[in-house]
Amino acid sequence: MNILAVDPGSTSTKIGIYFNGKIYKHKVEHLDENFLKIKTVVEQKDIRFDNIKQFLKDNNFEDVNFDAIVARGGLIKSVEGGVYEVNERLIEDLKKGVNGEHPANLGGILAREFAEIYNCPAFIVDPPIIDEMWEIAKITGVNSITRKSKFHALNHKEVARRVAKEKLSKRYEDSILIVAHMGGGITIGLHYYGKVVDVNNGLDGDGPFAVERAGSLPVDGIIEYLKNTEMSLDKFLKLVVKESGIYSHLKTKDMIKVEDMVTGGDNEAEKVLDAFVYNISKEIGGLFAAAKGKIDGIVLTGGLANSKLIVEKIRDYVGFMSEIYVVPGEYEIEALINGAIRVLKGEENAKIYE
Ligand SMILES: Nc1ncnc2c1ncn2[C@@H]1O[C@H](COP(=O)(O)OP(=O)(O)OP(=O)(O)O)[C@@H](O)[C@H]1O
Ligand SMILES: CCCC(=O)O
Repeated sequence: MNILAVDPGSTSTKIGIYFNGKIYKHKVEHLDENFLKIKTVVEQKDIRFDNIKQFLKDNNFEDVNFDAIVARGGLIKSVEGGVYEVNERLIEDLKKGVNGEHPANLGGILAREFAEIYNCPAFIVDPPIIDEMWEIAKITGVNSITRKSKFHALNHKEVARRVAKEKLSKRYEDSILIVAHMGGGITIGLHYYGKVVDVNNGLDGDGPFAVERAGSLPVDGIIEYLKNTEMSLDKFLKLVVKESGIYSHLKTKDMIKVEDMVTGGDNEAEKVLDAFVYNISKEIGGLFAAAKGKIDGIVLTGGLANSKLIVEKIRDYVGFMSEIYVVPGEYEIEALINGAIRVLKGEENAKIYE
């Protein structure tokens, strides 16, 4: 069984090949000025397509008979978790970005193009828009405004499954875990017997502030800011997603640099980092209450889980609640490949996106 996995992120395209029972992984960084100048995600497609083709060619995978192409899904309509076949309707919604713009919207589109070349099916797995939230968690104080489920679903689910199996010797479906994915964005969710029943929307101003995201903001502050700057709503939304958080205070998105600033005695950096950790811990605490204090563990994952300083500061706040499992980085490529294998082996049916 041979599988090509494609995982487009904001600053990179991750590629995975499952061949002869082994996984080969590669990351193409998109940090050059010209790439960053490209205005829309859809306009990045050809560059990312060429990068994947080049990788296949350079590593002698070009002539492999792929059985499936699998990709990270994007901001389509809300769906339940699982593996979805890439169909016309899915492609249309990814192109339109019906629930917002995100690099993951290119996943299904690229998968379909490679599936045409290799004459095999294309799938997406656990898109960031999967919605398993409790009704109660969606209700806000304004009748027509509801909370939405937009999060790092792919990594959340894979890491939670691994912790349940390897550390708790339980099935994911029998466990209660709080998972904090801490990367460029931060999403913290309560995994309750196999469903993510409450989670902050990592994109649109909800939850703790992140490396580049604003998180929840006070409404009066937003109104005053918009009045003072006369900024358009579109521009404001971009600011909230790409140019806020740690970046807004310290002008870097590199947390290794922030740590260096803190250890070098920069008081401002230390204050901001402490606020960062405080907000993450408060979000975990909120979900601990939502689970009525009965959890099997807290899982810290994403790039920032590599940081001993951040992990220890979070532990100081929430360590009393339960065991903390640290799973640095992400398992998105593995999650994609495992999803495709389950379908190809007939262990799971691919769902149809409608
Ligand atoms: N050892 C480390 N110590 C501190 N910070 C680290 C370390 N390794 C990575 N980081 C930080 O992690 C962040 C990137 O995390 P990650 O790679 O998970 O983000 P991403 O994939 O771009 O975004 P997302 O996870 O939201 O999709 C950067 O700020 C990076 O500096
Ligand atoms: C909505 C997908 C996760 C994120 O980037 O915050």
